[in-house]
Amino acid sequence: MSVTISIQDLVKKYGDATVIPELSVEIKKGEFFTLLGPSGCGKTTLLRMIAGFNSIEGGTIKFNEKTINNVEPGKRNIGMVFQNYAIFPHLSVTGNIAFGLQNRKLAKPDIAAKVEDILKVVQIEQYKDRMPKNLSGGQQQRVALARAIVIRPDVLLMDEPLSNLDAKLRVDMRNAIKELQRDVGITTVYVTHDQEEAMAVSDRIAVMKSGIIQHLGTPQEIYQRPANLFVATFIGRTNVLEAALTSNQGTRMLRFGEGGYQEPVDHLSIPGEDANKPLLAVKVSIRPEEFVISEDGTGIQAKIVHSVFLGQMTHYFVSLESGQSVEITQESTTARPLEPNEIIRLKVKKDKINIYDAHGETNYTGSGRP
Ligand SMILES: Nc1ncnc2c1ncn2[C@@H]1O[C@H](COP(=O)(O)OP(=O)(O)OP(=O)(O)O)[C@@H](O)[C@H]1O
Repeated sequence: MSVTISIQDLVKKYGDATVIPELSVEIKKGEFFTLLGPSGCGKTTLLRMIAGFNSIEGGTIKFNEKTINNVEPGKRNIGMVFQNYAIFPHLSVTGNIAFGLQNRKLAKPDIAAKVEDILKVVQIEQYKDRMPKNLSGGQQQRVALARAIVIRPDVLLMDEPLSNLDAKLRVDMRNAIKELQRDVGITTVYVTHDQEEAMAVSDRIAVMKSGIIQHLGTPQEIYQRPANLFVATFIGRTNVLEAALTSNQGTRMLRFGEGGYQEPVDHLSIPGEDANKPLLAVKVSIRPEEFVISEDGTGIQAKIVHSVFLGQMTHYFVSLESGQSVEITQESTTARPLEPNEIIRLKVKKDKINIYDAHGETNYTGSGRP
């Protein structure tokens, strides 16, 4: 059975240091939920609190209606997968997977049937009699995964399970994990600092900084409408430009530089906007693909520094008039790529870019703040 995890006002302290201040979130039944953030933001700490390996200094964690703050880890019915596999070196693949079932005192034929089933699900049937030392990293991680889910846990917790694998295997394994999770439907909490991995596997992502959820949303929401500038720069690549919002005969304009390129922007929502103060400094997050090379001689002036041809797309590194370096991507064409020192003009895809207050804390373009 899969459960809803309700976390309310959760506090974690190590001595006097508060690592998680009053965090609240509800993880839905059957959801693939990812904690994503830079090193030290508290992802593992939160995961360990759900597992029962860390003390709780305030608030509650519930599995469905049941508060589990004081339930021992062994009684929470969770499966866990870590980055270092943690499978038993002295047991075969079958022995490793059967271990949890034997502990639960299931009958032998029952254990054999369940192990057989799960070996198929994670696609390691042919290695069932091998010892761990004779398996590759990816195969060992499949054993760890099988061992975690064979007990039919209510919750599956995974902490950077792919970080010891090489790049290709990471992609293969993340697809396998996602497929498996979808099939078995266990509420899953996944920790990673790899934003691409998070986007590929998650139903929803909580982006954390300093123990605080900065943005909670689907991969698409987080990429397209990041709640603040931290999230915008942490997820994917982006360029941050200074600009101003001005008013031109009742139309709100986004203007880059004094007397420079401007675009009408009528889709913004600006809390506490002061109509008497028509000029507002903003920060604009523009992803490389949100620039358009202008054909009509208007736009922000820029000089090509160098280009990288990547097949379908070409990356250009350009220098703006202000001296700022900016990265843009354009679909490759059969025409020659732009050469270093060529002068171009850039416009922005105004419905896609994100416009923030001067501190980068509020997204005027709309956001999915928790
Ligand atoms: N046992 C501990 N005692 C004191 N401080 C700790 C302890 N464990 C973690 N911390 C601190 O708590 C903060 C959060 O650590 P945590 O391991 O949860 O971060 P993380 O986001 O998982 O980072 P990483 O991606 O590097 O694993 C860090 O500042 C860390 O130094």
